[in-house]
Amino acid sequence: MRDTSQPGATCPAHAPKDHPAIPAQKVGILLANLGTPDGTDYWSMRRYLGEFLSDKRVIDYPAWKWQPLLQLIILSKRPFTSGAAYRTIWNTEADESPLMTITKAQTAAIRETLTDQYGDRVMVEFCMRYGNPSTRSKVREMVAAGCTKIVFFPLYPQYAGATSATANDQFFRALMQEKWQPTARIVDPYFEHPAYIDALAQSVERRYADLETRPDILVCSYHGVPKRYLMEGDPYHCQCQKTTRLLKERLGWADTEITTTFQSQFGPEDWLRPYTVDEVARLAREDGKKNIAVIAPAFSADCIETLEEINEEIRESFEEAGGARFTYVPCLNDDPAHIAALSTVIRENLGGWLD
Ligand SMILES: C=CC1=C(C)c2cc3[nH]c(cc4nc(cc5[nH]c(cc1n2)c(C)c5CCC(=O)O)C(CCC(=O)O)=C4C)c(C)c3C=C
Ligand SMILES: [Fe+2]
Ligand SMILES: [Fe+2]
Repeated sequence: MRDTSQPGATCPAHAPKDHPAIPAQKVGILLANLGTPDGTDYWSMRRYLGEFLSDKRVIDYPAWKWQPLLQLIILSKRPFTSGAAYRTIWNTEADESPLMTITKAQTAAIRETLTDQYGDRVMVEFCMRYGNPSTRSKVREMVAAGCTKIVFFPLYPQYAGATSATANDQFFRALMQEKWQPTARIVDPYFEHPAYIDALAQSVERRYADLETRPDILVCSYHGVPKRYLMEGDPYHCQCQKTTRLLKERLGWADTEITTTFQSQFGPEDWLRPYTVDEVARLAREDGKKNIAVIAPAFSADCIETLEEINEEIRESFEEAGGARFTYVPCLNDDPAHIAALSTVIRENLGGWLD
């Protein structure tokens, strides 16, 4: 009997001329990040923010209440203010946002690492939850290229409904469109993975080694979510606290040398506290911490929230409160230790698939 599982083989039940050749079977590694606008103009920003802020996993108000407010008020103003903020950090050479540039670099580096080990049996791509390239288009591309198995990897170290879960939802929706659905695995949050903690610690040590005077405290600023989400069971807050503790332990520091804060609150609800923007001012004014460093462990890549919010707005709040030295520790981006950590997490999720 002919073995039809071989690449290029045809099934004996069909005349060979009618039968498409079976492509080589591959494992797809699909990295996922949040998404970013295609441009900084009003309509690009409106499209991006409209899709993002209409997601029930991000803002869970009933549509009849939220959509009129979103469409008529928020989306008539925010595309201008956010567009202006994006213009201050835009990668003008490539005409794309830093999040896009960095995600491309991370994907290329992980692809190189994994193809060195597995050859063309793996296919590594990235997709975005909002905007381009869409999750659907990348799942389609992987299936068409012969991926019968996919490892889906949301690039958020800490799980949040507003990020990891909605990325997974979109992946499941994409799978639902496939006639011959690949087998799928979802990578767990990696907030406590030793390789991730080690990459964070190395980045702090490297940054500190460049400084004339050691900062009084390292502020770990995580993206916030409404406090209600925590009360309803979202593990994000606890995972952030644990990342900070493990980082502190890995660095061998005292409790007083590191702290956890939350940034980017949006709308009228109470969000996770303390708010970074207030806490850095309080540290300068009340605790006499005039020399601080800030790191953003929830972001796998620098983006508007780090380059503009932390390095511009939050820095300004600290300096206005009397702070003297503000050091931003960049995200892990395509740092080799980060690429090695992410590749390790992927390998752990390939168990049995490429043996
Ligand atoms: C309105 C509610 C929001 C929640 C909840 C939220 C959670 C959340 N977001 C990230 C990571 C990123 N957010 C980014 C941008 C961004 N986030 C919100 C709102 C919420 N985020 C808005 C409106 C925006 C757009 C920018 C702006 O208008 O202020 C980005 C950056 C994208 C980029 O292009 O650079 C990231 C990354 C996490 C990790 C998180 C919860 C854990
Ligand atoms: Fe956000
Ligand atoms: Fe907690």
